[in-house]
Amino acid sequence: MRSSQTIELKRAPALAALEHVTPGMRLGLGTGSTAKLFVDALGEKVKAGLDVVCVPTSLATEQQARALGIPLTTLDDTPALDLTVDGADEIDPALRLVKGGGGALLREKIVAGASARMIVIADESKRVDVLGRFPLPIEVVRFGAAATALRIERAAEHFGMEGPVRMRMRQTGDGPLLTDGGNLVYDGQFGEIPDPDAFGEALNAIPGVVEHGLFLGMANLALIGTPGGVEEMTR
Ligand SMILES: O=C[C@H](O)[C@H](O)[C@H](O)COP(=O)(O)O
Repeated sequence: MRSSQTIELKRAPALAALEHVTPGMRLGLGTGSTAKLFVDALGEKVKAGLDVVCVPTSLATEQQARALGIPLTTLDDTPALDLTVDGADEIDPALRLVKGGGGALLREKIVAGASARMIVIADESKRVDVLGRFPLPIEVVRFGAAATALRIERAAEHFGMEGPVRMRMRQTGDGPLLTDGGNLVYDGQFGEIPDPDAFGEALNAIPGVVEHGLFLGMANLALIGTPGGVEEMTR
């Protein structure tokens, strides 16, 4: 598929999500290439007079929103949001997600958790029957990271999953990627995750794991871009 076609499969759900935004809303703004298209479109609406206030999920989204003149706030000033719109790396039929391909999973999960509703926007390539094709991002504190990674591998083995847990490096090749919170990201190439709820809990129980990219029971609606139009998934 040509990249211009892929962008259109991302843009269509981003525009469809905008229809769920009403004046006065407090919004969470996601991170990644699909969320970026939503923020661009929101910026146009704000320019035309839409009154919203937004919490970005990353420094990159904050920079984009600021440049577009979108009014920003923080969760400290606005701890309860109406709606978060964000992308995903995988979506299963129960609207469980893998997120964090861009390293923003921690802020994304905090912001989505503070929101009454979460809408996921994605092209159809993100739809899977079982989570795990995309390596699972796990944010880890720097202290003792190798030991934490070992415990992550052991937890995966307990669930019958194998596969390396690799520290994510910067694309420029000069050292490990650091998140906006100053932590490392490990990507677990586990393959299919048979019980995402239990595995998520096991990961949360490991000291040194800050957060994992399994977003379970958080999304209310997914808008999926397909060549035939935007399809809706609900739970
Ligand atoms: O950390 C990044 C986020 O979870 C993104 O929302 C996710 O990786 C999807 O990004 P994209 O829309 O670029 O595929």
